[in-house]
Amino acid sequence: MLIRRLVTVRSVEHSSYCSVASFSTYLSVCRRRSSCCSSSVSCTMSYHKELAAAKKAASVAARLCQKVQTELLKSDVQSKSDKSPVTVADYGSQALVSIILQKELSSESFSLVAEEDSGDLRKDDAKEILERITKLVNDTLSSDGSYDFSPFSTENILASIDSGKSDGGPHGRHWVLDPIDGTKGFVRGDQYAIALALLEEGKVVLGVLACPNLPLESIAGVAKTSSDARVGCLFFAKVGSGTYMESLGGSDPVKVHVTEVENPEEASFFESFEAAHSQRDLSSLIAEKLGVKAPPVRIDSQAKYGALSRGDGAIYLRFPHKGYREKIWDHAAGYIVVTEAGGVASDASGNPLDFSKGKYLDLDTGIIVTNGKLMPLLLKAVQDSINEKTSTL
Ligand SMILES: Nc1ncnc2c1ncn2[C@@H]1O[C@H](COP(=O)(O)OS(=O)(=O)O)[C@@H](OP(=O)(O)O)[C@H]1O
Ligand SMILES: [Mg+2]
Ligand SMILES: [Mg+2]
Ligand SMILES: [Mg+2]
Repeated sequence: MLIRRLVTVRSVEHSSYCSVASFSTYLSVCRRRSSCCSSSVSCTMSYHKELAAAKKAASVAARLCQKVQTELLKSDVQSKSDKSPVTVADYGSQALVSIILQKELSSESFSLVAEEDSGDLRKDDAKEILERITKLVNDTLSSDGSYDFSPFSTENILASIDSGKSDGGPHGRHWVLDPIDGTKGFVRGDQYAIALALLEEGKVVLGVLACPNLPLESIAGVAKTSSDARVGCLFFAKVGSGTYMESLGGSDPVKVHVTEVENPEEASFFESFEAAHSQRDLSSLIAEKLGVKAPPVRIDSQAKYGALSRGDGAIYLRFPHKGYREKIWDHAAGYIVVTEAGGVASDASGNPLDFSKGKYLDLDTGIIVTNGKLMPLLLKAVQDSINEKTSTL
């Protein structure tokens, strides 16, 4: 028997997540308000069923990833043709999300644009790793206990990974999945995210970001997370309904909001942890022009969007090296999480991000994200910095 978990997203007007000290207070405020709240978001908005399915899929996949991360052995890392490390967790997470979405939304046609495919896993030397992934998926589903199912075979797992071969585009519904965003962070034992979004007619209408290693408290000004910090955040957003965060371990959701900082001198900015992923000289020029005083906060993956959505920092700068093409699964979930929290995201020319063009984002130069008040200043600093950098080449 399929047990569907009803996930009620309670409307918690005017509450926002601000600081270390206030998180527990917010949880209790939420509990108090939600118990007397007669109109829940879920009653009035569409995509309720899809959001519940996405939260379920990302949370279960996060459990699989956590298990693998703690047991990570060198032999789990395969080399793909692009030399990026791909672990059993990337494939396992993609298979699980695909299986759970299809179980939860069984009456609907299913289109998934996802990062991984089964090509490498179908090779003769991948038999052992495929068996390991299959066992991981079966064990994770079985310990979750929500579904009655006969164990999946290796062929089932390959098929579920390959159900992510859709190209997306401007028409219809497409799920967009990065089964582990920030694989390098994952392998290092740092930040990563399971990032799942839904596109409808080319627009992102919902997104879920599971960040198993992100502290529940703000990371603003924290150089290193203490070992007893509570970690594991699930961010979720639906178009027109705001952004919420709850603990991956289970808690009432709290509404989050980007920072209201207006003075760039008080702003801090996020960028990729991996130096190879961004032009750091350009980011530091932009920060200098803006008058940002704080050093960059470098964390892996779309956890940056999640942290930004709750005001841990004010700006995200992403300027890949020339020739790199951004993929929609690296931004779709993060984009709606931050924009529904009051953030603004654009390319370096101020154009909105367009998720309707297929697997790739068609961008000018880079991606910038901040609040509405800082965006005009940021955009000017970005354009001046790009011009200056180009003229000195
Ligand atoms: N050269 C280059 N430039 C820019 N971006 C790249 C590049 N190579 C990879 N990627 C993509 O970056 C994704 C990881 O996100 P971040 O760059 O934010 O995090 S990190 O610093 O790599 O940890 C990462 O996502 P995952 O592959 O899902 O980990 C990549 O899609
Ligand atoms: Mg990614
Ligand atoms: Mg990935
Ligand atoms: Mg990758």
